[in-house]
Amino acid sequence: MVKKTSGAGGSGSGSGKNNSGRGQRDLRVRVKTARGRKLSSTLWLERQLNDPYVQRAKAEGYRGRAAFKISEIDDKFRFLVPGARVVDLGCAPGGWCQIAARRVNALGEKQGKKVGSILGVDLQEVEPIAGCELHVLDFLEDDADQKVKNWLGGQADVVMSDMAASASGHKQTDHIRIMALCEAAAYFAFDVLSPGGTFVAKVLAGGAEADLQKVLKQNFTKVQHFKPGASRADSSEKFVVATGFRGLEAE
Ligand SMILES: C[S@@+](CC[C@H](N)C(=O)[O-])C[C@H]1O[C@@H](n2cnc3c(N)ncnc32)[C@H](O)[C@@H]1O
Repeated sequence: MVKKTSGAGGSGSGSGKNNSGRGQRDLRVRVKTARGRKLSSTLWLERQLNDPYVQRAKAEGYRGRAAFKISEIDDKFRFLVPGARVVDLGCAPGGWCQIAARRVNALGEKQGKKVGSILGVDLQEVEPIAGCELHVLDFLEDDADQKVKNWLGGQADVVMSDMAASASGHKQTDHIRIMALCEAAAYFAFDVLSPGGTFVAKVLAGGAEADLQKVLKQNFTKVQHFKPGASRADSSEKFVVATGFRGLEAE
């Protein structure tokens, strides 16, 4: 079902030295269509198998390519600092938590600083991750903020969300759903963050983005957008990073 192709004119010798345009080897993995599998699934599988970030995640032991998104975001904005208290909303399968644990706990231990707390919640169960506390929780539940503060033992320094609603296939509907989740995550962050805290969330460019931007600007000193290299270029996904939470007195 899966084969590596050697494109037209490829030598097939395995030397990989043929760089002359016409004869360049095409090493993409091709997936043959199979009875019972939709074309969209075949294309998705082919894209996964050829995605360098998917391959890197596998090689480096991360649970998904999303790990590289948060590491790029943090390389730029520096909020996963040793000792931080971090809440990861919609954390399954756990790539973001793995990066947070590495930066907040492991580095902290090495530097002899206080080890932080990483709390991941998701609708689905998540396999254990060293240095993280994981709970099955719908963050939209009425008392979810209180539960999170109890588990964390207080307020958080960072609330981050890579949440996505299940895709309907209808572009506008998906846009509205993901932005609604993002807005709810922002209000959740207002209840959970300590003053000075950071909110990071996946957004989709387009219509409903302006409302979120407005509410974030009222509650944080700085609101920026960033599209990491690990985010697919053909997706309208990007990340909002709001820093310097003003605290509840801003309301
Ligand atoms: C794209 S995945 C997150 C990937 C994750 N950042 C990682 O690195 O592995 C989105 C997750 O959001 C979760 N999610 C969606 N709605 C949620 C809700 N209301 N409460 C908690 N989790 C939710 C989904 O179950 C899904 O696992």
